[in-house]
Amino acid sequence: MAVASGMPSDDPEIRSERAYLAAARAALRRMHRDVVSTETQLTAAAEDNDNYAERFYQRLAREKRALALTDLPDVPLFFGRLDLDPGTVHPLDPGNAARSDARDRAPEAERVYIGRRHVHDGAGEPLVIDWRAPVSTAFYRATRDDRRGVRLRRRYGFSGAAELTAYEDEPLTGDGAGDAGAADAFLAAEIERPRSGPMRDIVATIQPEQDDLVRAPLERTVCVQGAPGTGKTAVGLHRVAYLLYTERDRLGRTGVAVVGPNRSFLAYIRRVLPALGEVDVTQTTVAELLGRAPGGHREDDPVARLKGDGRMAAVLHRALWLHVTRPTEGLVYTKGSYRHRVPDHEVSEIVAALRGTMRYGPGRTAAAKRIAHAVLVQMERRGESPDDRTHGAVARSQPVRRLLDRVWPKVTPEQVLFRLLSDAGFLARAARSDLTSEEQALLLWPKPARSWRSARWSASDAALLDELADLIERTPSIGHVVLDEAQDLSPMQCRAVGRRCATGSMTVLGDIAQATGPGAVGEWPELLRHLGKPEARLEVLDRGYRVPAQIIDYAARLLPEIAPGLGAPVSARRSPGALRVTELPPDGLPGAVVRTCRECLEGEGSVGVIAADAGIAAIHERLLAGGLAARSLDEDENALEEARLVCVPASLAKGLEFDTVVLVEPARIVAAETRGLHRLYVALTRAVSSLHVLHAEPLPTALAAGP
Ligand SMILES: Nc1ncnc2c1ncn2[C@@H]1O[C@H](COP(=O)(O)OP(=O)(O)OP(=O)(O)O)[C@@H](O)[C@H]1O
Repeated sequence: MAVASGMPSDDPEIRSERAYLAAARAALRRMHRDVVSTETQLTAAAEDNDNYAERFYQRLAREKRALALTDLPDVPLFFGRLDLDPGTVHPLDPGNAARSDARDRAPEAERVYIGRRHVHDGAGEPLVIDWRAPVSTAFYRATRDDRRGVRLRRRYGFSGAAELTAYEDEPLTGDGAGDAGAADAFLAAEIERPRSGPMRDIVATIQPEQDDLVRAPLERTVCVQGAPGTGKTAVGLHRVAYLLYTERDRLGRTGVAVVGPNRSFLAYIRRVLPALGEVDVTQTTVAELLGRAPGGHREDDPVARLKGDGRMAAVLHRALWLHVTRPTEGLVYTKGSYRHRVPDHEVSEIVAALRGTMRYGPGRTAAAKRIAHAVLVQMERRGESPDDRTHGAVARSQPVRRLLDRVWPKVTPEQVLFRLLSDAGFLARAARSDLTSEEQALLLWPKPARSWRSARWSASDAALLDELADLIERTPSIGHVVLDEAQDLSPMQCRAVGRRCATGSMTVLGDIAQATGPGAVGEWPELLRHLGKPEARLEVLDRGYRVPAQIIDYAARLLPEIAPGLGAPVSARRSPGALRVTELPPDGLPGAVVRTCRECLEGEGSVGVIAADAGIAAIHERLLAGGLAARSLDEDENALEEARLVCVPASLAKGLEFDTVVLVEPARIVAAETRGLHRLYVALTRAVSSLHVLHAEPLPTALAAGP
């Protein structure tokens, strides 16, 4: 059966399927109208109503429901159909079965259409079943050996405007029926559909090994090691949608976040969840999640690596608690003509008993209460009967606050870190034997700012500040975090992300071979330990969907050097002429880049020009001068959405993909940073159809032997 290849529109089967699609669309419009029209109008009078807040949240919830029911004109409403054995969905009424048998007619197969959301007709009968519903699992998992009640699986092909143009049947019963190759052809057609704009969902073609991860229960933290293009990001996003469907109440209260490496990556994936009907998921970067935007200070790799090291946790812990000191004098609390005294040794005992038993901030509050209690005991001895109000007033009184400012001072994370990075003596006391003297020297700022207020913090400082903030006050935890490109995080960044779902679970996605962060952990068990999820199950995805075999084999030549423990990925497809490597004289390179891009633009789909960060602006200018409408991701995170030809600095290429990639001067990418070969591996694995490598300088040894 043809695959999405425009069957004649007078084909009766196509006509009937189109009519069904039109009916489903009309039903969705009606569902949307119903939600909108039942909206409670908030009038001025309602402002005074006690229930205002409640009604406000009801309206918000309704608006979200309405948004989720909006028909996206370019997204097909269903993508598959299952014809099932009778009784698979609705249990057979024995009476009916007997009657139909009596009429000597086999009971009719049940039929369900599978789509991105549930659609029902006016009487509540389902027209389209959500892909996340239990009955839809068979669409992804049924095989001839394990039919799960499926007689026939039908997949649909659509035009760019979501018009149904074709279908392909895969019968799972009968002799010789079922063309296994048809499913693969369908998958290949889906992958090779030219890209324009941001990432698409893969809901019509989720593969069994991916489905297993998507539908893993919420309680389980899943960690996926996957070669480039094996669908990790896709799996993570579909898992969010699945969990929100099955655990909406729980996650609605506790929240879900998708954490990606940078803004351009988030811009690239931002359409997937809305297309799956989920409009309410936080998508953020690690820096944003920490809520402390780095102040633009860049530091050398060895410093960043040390600041990211897990040993810093103990150093910070000590640095904070060094602020709690032994009292040299006690408390004198005057009330009327009486002076109540709490001697220094008693304050000392109170502080010692609390120190380290709870977080720093609540510890100070508890110390104030206990000191106040000691004052109240004296009041009682004098025959007074102080109550809770007196207790609170004493705890908040100036003498108690002054005493605590000396022995348990209020501090901010910035004050503590500033002191640690600018005061060698203090650092030595906090570091003890955890850091060598050379390491301590490396940590100290060569020219400290005048005060913590004017300090400029780096990205690795942000994780240290976050650690301190959590030692002072507990960080709230959310229900589930999907952490993409996790391989790049330092131990301290892992701790920062992990504490945000300390009581929730995670989906951790990444590829050790693509680890480019200077302090990257380098192996999963340790990384999971730093995330606080040592029990997570490690799963491996090695079937690559994005990159054709010729390209992945070429890139995999770097693996023995960059990730010796990892097996080579296997590509799900080959693509003729996928790889071209061209050596040029140095003065011929810029012209060749323009010519190659022009040639690529004659074909379909997106074109990404990837080069070392330092060279990307010059390439961009050259392309513009050559009359090509190129945009640079460096300057503009929406470039992917709005242009076919995009210049990509190598440091922003991670997670992205293009139909064609023009990779310029690999040696420069390698030379630009400590983990340059890892960065090159990332850049080499971004192409869906073809990769053109253009170089004047020698290629890294592993690639030099030719394609
Ligand atoms: N089952 C599938 N059906 C169709 N397309 C798929 C499927 N799985 C993955 N893809 C496609 O393969 C490409 C790569 O997917 P994705 O970006 O999720 O991979 P990744 O493992 O996160 O890659 P990287 O490690 O490079 O970030 C995407 O275009 C995605 O849509």
